Amino acid sequence: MNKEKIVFIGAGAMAEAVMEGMLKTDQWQAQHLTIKNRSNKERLQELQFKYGVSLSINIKDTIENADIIILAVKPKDASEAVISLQPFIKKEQLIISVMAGISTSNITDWTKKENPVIRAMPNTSASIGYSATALSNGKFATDLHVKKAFELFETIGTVTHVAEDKLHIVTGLSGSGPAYVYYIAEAMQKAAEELSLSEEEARNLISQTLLGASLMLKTTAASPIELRKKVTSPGGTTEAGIGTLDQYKVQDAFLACIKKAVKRSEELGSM
Ligand SMILES: NC(=O)C1=CN([C@@H]2O[C@H](COP(=O)(O)OP(=O)(O)OC[C@H]3O[C@@H](n4cnc5c(N)ncnc54)[C@H](O)[C@@H]3O)[C@@H](O)[C@H]2O)C=CC1
Ligand SMILES: O=C(O)[C@@H]1CCC=N1
Repeated sequence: MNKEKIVFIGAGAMAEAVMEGMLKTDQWQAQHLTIKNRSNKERLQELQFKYGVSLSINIKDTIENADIIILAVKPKDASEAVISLQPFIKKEQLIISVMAGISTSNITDWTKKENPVIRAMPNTSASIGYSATALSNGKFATDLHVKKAFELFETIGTVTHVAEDKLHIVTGLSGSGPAYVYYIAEAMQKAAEELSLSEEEARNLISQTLLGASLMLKTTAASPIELRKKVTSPGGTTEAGIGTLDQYKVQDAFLACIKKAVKRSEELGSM
């Protein structure tokens, strides 16, 4: 059981996904988690009701008492949020940022202290313990801080350490990644319903197909191409279907999509 006091700055979708995933394990307790939003009392009360976490009444006390500060505001709100906390932050406090694009040195520039900063990029599957998180350490973070961040994010999925300059790629790939998969699911669902399967029949078949394919990737050594070839009988249905995807250049579209998302992460960091 972890006893560190954690405060989430920003109580949006990502903070909730991380919090929900943490509280589904027996390693964290709601009494150790506090949330702070810029406004929106209803949202804070909703999260308090759902998870039993505390609300920050006095930001000075909340920050001074925290062991770990998790920054989960939008990149555009990052500087204002950190600068407002700056007077209360102690230099030994671990700061974990899940914000797209924002560098660890941006954060210590705003705290004006040599805080250990870990920049992490989880995804929303954190809420059920299946995030693919990558993280890197800022220059004041030691191996112990990295270990602490690994322990935290390992409770909500897998964790990979990467060099900080690779985090833009991670953001465009696996940070945004669940949305690409939902986009495919959405297209499959539309097709199935247009072809007259019921919504429920389609959803069951699609979700299990995605889960099975994902587990094949995860649990076998076969590459995606090898796995695809096993499904594709010469002259069969898959070949006909994939041929159509190729006509529409869907793989090129994915390359362009991920490159655009990576570029956007870079832009968010330099705004
Ligand atoms: N949604 C996702 O799938 C992922 C999001 N992220 C990152 O997480 C961060 C948050 O994203 P979301 O949760 O999707 O956004 P969101 O818009 O749902 O939540 C952000 C929250 O921050 C609050 N906020 C803004 N300024 C504040 C301040 N000064 N002090 C305290 N709270 C403040 C807002 O009221 C809002 O509730 C972003 O930086 C994003 O790049 C990272 C990985 C995945
Ligand atoms: O769309 C975004 O900017 C955030 C970062 C990764 C996923 N969602």
